Amino acid sequence: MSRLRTKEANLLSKKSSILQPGSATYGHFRNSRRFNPADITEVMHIADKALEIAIATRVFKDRQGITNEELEEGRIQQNLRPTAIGQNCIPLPTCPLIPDKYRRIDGACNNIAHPTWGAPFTAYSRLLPPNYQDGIWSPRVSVVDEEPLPSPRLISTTIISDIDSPNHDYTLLVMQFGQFISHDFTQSMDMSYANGSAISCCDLEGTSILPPESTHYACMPIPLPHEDQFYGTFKQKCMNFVRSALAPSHDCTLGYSEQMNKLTHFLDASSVYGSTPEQTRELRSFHGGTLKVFDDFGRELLPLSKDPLACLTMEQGSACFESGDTRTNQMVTLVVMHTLFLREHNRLARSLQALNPLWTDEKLFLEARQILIAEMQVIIYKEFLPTVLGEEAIREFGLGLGYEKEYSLDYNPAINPSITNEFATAAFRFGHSTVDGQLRLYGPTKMEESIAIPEVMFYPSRMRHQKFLDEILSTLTTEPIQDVDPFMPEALTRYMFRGGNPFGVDLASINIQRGRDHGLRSYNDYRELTGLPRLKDFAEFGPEIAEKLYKVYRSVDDLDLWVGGLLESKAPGSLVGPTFRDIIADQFARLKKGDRYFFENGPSINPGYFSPDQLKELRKASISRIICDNSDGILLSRQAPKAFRKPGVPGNEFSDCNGPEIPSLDLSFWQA
Ligand code: HEM
Ligand SMILES: [Ca+2]
Repeated sequence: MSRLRTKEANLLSKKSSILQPGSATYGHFRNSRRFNPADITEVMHIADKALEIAIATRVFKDRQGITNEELEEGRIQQNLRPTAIGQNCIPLPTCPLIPDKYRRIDGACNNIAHPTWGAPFTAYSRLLPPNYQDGIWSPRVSVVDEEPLPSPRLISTTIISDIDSPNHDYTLLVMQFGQFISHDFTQSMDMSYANGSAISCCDLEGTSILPPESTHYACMPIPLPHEDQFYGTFKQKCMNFVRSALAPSHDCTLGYSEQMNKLTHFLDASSVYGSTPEQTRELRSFHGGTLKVFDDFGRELLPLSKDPLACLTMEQGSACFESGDTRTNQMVTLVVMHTLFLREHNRLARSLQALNPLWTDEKLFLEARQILIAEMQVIIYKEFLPTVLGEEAIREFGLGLGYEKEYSLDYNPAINPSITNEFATAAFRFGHSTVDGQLRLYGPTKMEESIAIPEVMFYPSRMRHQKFLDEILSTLTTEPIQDVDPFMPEALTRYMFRGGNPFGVDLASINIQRGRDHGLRSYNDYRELTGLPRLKDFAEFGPEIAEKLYKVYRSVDDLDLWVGGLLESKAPGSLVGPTFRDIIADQFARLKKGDRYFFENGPSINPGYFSPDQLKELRKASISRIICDNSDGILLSRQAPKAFRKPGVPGNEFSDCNGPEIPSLDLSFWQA
């Protein structure tokens, strides 16, 4: 460890080993990082401790002659707590004897027997043990000869192309809501220097990978092939990639490395409120239970960020926002989602105050938060998941909500709610294929503007135009989503986070590399886990795809999970193939059944249970209602009741926001 530290200190003195603001790859770093020194120190402190445990595991493995298989099977049951290195494990929170009425901001103490489950800065769980070359942290290698796997960029250019493939049954809102909720439950972070500087693994010009003596231990740069038709034009040979921060295992034992989730794993609107009490404090106004806003001539927007590096520019007239999640400014449509839910919180707080004038700021905040979380859970389980997974998966995995006033009996304290690595690092990234590279804005008769999305990445200033929020909401609720397939816009595979540069970074390459960084096994192992026969031949994906796959992969057992998942044909009634479907359904089952505070749980489970009358109201929540209640009402007064589905067709006609088709929740049941 001290050798690593000495080298790190040396690298810090070399300009080429530190990533400089301004490049596209800095945008990628910006994406995973909060520019708050306390936050960085906390993350890197825990990550360092986990790295020490990884090094201890290496020493122990060598001394005791432990095999990779033994590591994979988790057979070293060496409890570290009584040893010196035990201080490196996650400290156990002290939980009150009687559980809190409201879920804690940091998610801890939800499960009495496992109080760290679901808390931020803890490890992802896994569906299958990882595949690391050394059993501990080195990335997976080919099954053919233990040589490195093909370059992610070669896979990306061979398999992924930019073809328009709209799915007219669903709206683009499914994509944007999907990204928004993913920021509630998962954020891994690139490792950084202890002072928060970003690590660079390529030379300053991107024309070569840094030599080993100049390379940080967290580097895993993506080599760009000679013949790359795009990056070749710019003489680029290296795309920066820094490995994710690690976290100690929950059970405090030696073993393979686990990556850290920076957020509360639960569905608790932590993207609105933050995942730590400090973040929440920064976001609250401490008046009437509301959250802080930026009042832009009467329109409530998210509070402005004070961090000069959070967006591309902070010039006069621009805007850059703060919320409970650090990725908010990444896409302007994501800012729109955050704005809707911020406004919803404040709307609820004000309504509750009108009903209960004696309630304190604290009480109003907690009650509004509790209602908002429930609304979000209803929208996810009642509207979003049936769209993405199909009714069959909803039944099979028990994801359906109860009716009217009934409580759920699904809570099971043996279920670990933690986000699985396979879900965060591959399956839920299906969404990257659903992104449209253009945001088309329509006037009353014709399209008025088409915005290329790289123009609005980390540049959300349009939010300040009076009509923009309504315009973009109408785009999101009427434009079709892109289908889940091996197609992605060049906006994501060539130009992501380009800022003012001629080229950006490739999200497809990054997804593939991240899977290897996190030790995900090859696609076939998960296919088998979900009950499908192992793939014997790429021909099963059809001759055209098979030919491409054989060009890059030397064995079917090398195929990366994210790639294999995108290539599958859709499961019945689902937007995704069966492997992704099952990984996603499993995750949402954990988030429902392993969360004591899930809104449907009754008094025997949930100390903050809703009354039967309140439950009945909450179950009316819909994403259309959220839009109706929180848009600016300039252009939007009519809305299709099922906003994730094609609008203007029988059963989903445009309806008046004040009409019965889009029911409102009667908050009078919250009058004390
Ligand atoms: C404009 C749209 C989007 C952009 C620019 C974007 C960009 C990114 C980036 C840069 C990362 C980090 C990659 C890494 O370093 O490993 C990421 C991660 C991720 N994205 Fe997206 N994304 C978009 C939309 C979506 C959608 C629609 C979904 C799901 C429906 C989604 C789900 C995820 C998930 C689950 C992760 C992993 C987060 C983590 O665990 O750190 N993204 N995305
Ligand atoms: Ca959360």
